[in-house]
Amino acid sequence: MDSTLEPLARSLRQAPVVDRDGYEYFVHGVTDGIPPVEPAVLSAVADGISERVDLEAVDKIVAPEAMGIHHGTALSIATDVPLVVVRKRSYGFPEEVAVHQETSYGESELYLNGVDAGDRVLLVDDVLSSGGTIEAVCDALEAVEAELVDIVVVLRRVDVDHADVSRDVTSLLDVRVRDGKVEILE
Ligand SMILES: O=P(O)(O)OC[C@H]1O[C@H](OP(=O)(O)OP(=O)(O)O)[C@H](O)[C@@H]1O
Ligand SMILES: Nc1ncnc2[nH]cnc12
Repeated sequence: MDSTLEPLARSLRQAPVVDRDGYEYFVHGVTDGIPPVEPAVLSAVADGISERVDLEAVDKIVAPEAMGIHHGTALSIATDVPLVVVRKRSYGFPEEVAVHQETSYGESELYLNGVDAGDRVLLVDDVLSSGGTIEAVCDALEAVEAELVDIVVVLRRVDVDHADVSRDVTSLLDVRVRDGKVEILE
């Protein structure tokens, strides 16, 4: 593992795991905003993403509400690339694209505004679980004819089936829940 990600890995191993209708959901600053996330961890995430993507080839960072926002923000500040947030609220703009998001434990509508045809986009999120969120946002980006350069998540859950994810997704860490604890795959 990249040594700059060690503090993230350490804190993940201590994350509480709660039951969400049968889904083992870990609670961590990266994925939930609580417990408090250390600035050094946010910086390490932004650096880790920057190292894996050619940001020169990116016009806009796109991050879904809510837990993609702090990672997209840290990355935007570090790279000077503008940030677009995919919202769970409609603005009614004529160019708005609505897609349906289904996660491992819930569903919602997502609304994309602010991405234009030909924009080169980096999609960033906190965690890949079922992949429903990534798929929905990719569909929206396709609808506006954006160019998807890369998809990066901080954490990929390897203990949840995301066989339906049709795109390559890069993760900083691969994780699973075992015996009520988060394990990091090396
Ligand atoms: O791979 P999936 O099964 O789609 O799960 C991953 C998504 O689930 C969470 O979002 P959620 O919409 O639950 O809420 P939040 O970000 O608003 O907390 C998380 O932030 C990811 O976006
Ligand atoms: N906070 C979280 N913990 C575990 N799995 C998740 N999937 C989406 N959000 C998650």
